[in-house]
Amino acid sequence: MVAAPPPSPLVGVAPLPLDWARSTNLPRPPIATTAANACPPLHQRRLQRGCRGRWSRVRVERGKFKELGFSDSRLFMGHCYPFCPQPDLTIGIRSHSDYALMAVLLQNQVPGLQIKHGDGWVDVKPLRGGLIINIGDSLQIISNDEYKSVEHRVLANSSKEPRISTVEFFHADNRNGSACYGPLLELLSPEKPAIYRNFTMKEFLEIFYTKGVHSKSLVKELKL
Ligand SMILES: O=C(O)CCC(=O)C(=O)O
Ligand SMILES: [Fe+2]
Repeated sequence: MVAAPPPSPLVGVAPLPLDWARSTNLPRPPIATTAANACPPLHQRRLQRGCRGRWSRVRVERGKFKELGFSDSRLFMGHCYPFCPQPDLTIGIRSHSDYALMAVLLQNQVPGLQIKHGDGWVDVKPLRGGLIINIGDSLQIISNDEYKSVEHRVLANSSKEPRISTVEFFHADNRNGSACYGPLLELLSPEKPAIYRNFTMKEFLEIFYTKGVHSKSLVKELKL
């Protein structure tokens, strides 16, 4: 039996199934210092190009995601995975997909992040200054499955050095509003009917907080 890591005053805002990790929401830094902007200008341009290309694949007009409010609200989280003496008996963060539209992740040199591929897990090897862009459940739903949110997890850290990561989530701001989200109408056709029902952000977050975060629970819940 492995004892839990020592208690910490840091409390995460989301019901992430935290195991051998300490997580907190961090004060949102000015846009110029966030992960996406902290990388060298060349990488920033590549990131912008990459994102533009990706959005254009779902054939929605430019600025659509901004109009929907999906870039207004950002949540900035920090995770620390302390050394775990018996990493095979526990996990850093259990398998989940992010509820946001997209998440930008920056990790230090200590490995542990894995993404699900088929029935297996693939290591995401740390690359100095590299940013990991995760597609979240919101994008899977509004793109009507053109994009699939990625299931990922973090192994318990067997290295003496702590594993540190920061994640910036881009999601809709309309937490209490009645604005309805769902598969974008311009992506639907008789051949491609909606796979998901419409939802308000309030409802989305209620599901998130009651079901918890594990293995694409939000996507499953909103499927027609
Ligand atoms: O620490 C990591 O690399 C992943 C964190 C994560 O998956 C999350 O905050 O949703
Ligand atoms: Fe995540």
